Amino acid sequence: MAEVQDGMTPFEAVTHFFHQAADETGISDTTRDILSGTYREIRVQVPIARADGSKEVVYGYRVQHNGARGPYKGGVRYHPHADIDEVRALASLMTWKTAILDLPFGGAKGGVQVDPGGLNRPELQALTRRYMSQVSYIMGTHRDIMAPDMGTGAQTMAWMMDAWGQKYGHDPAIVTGKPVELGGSVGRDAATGRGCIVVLDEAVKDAGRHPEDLTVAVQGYGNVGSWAARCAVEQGYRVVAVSDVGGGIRDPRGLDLDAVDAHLEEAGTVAGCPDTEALEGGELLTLDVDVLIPAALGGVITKDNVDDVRADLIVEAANHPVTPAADEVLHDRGVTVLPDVLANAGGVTVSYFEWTQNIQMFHWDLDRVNGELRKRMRRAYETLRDYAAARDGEEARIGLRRAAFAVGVERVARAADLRGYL
Ligand SMILES: NC(=O)C1=CN([C@@H]2O[C@H](COP(=O)(O)OP(=O)(O)OC[C@H]3O[C@@H](n4cnc5c(N)ncnc54)[C@H](O)[C@@H]3O)[C@@H](O)[C@H]2O)C=CC1
Ligand SMILES: O=C(O)CCC(=O)C(=O)O
Repeated sequence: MAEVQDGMTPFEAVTHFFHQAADETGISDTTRDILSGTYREIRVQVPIARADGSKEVVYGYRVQHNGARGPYKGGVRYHPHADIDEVRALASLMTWKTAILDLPFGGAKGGVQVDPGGLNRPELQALTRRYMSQVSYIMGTHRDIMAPDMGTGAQTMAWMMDAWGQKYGHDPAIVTGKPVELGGSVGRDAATGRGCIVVLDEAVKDAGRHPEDLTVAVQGYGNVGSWAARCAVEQGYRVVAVSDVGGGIRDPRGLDLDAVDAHLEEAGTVAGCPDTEALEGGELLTLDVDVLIPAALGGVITKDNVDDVRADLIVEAANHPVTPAADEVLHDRGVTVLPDVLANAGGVTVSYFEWTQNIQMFHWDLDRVNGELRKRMRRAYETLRDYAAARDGEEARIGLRRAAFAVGVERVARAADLRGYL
């Protein structure tokens, strides 16, 4: 089940941020009602035939939050906590994220409530095909497009694309984040982590600081966390700690990421990487570092541990890693939080590039993908920074999260209005 943190479920937490920011805008009560709910939700039974002959049924979801700005877009998560509330929260975040990046998409998310680590490859393939087939009635290249999230990846998207093709005819644009050999975009695998570091660089520059002087800790060393760490090192930051579900490691001199990757490949976890110190449980979040990058689950910084967080820059690579109660504490302390709807939007931005490449049957090279990604991430950061600066009073700063949701809400409300949705 999705976890309740600081008295709120994930969807309640995201909706709290929505209402807080909606107060900044002049939207009507009816628009507020519409945008705080979801357009369509489906729950499907997904039977799994296990290799040992047993049978199991798990549940899958697809939630379409808002489609005013274009086709629904968002990843699919395989995780035991991916219930309807969690998926609603993630779908809502996608609506604001695509609007903030000015992508022609709405917001959606999928989830299957399962531990993918407990399934072998044929079982995962069968589960993926069945899930895609069950939700396919509401999917479509110009209706709703899947992508990877936690517990899923390029291989999952390849199976989804194939399952869709068998039913409706081949169409690579039905999913993004596919293997490059099947029409995926170069640079999509790194895009979310790379985008995090692009906006971090901008915030660091605005603060008159320099990457070479800053230490970084990354929680979660999967697709997003490992690329964020790698791109941070490329930009001159010192990555001193990383962790995954198996444990954490630290080296104050800066981790050798090639050695970490080699150990991960062999051991299946970063924990125990030679020549590093071991970290206990949630210790990584409270290390004495300059930059903290949560890149795993939501709700990891709460009112119970926020007073121990020492970083003064937080990059939300994960979706909703900070609860509203903890966010308020960080805001009052003057900690800069680069919110999820900005920081991790590099993934969906390159998904947009992949979708357009598929529709045009034309491939971009990596320089073009990364150049366009940087341009869009910087533009979004500057928009939010300037929005916040224009509204900061002597007593109160609104902060980047409130600015981000306000900009997103204004754009979505305007599109809904222009369409005559009401
Ligand atoms: N994949 C993408 O393009 C995007 C992902 N995100 C968000 O980024 C986060 C990570 O997603 P991915 O990297 O795709 O997932 P992934 O499945 O590739 O990696 C997840 C990582 O988190 C680790 N992890 C899980 N529980 C943990 C715990 N309790 N403590 C420490 N580490 C833990 C796992 O061991 C793994 O290293 C999620 O919140 C996701 O919603 C956001 C935007 C796009
Ligand atoms: O690439 C995409 O379409 C969606 C990525 C995603 O699920 C997210 O940004 O949380």
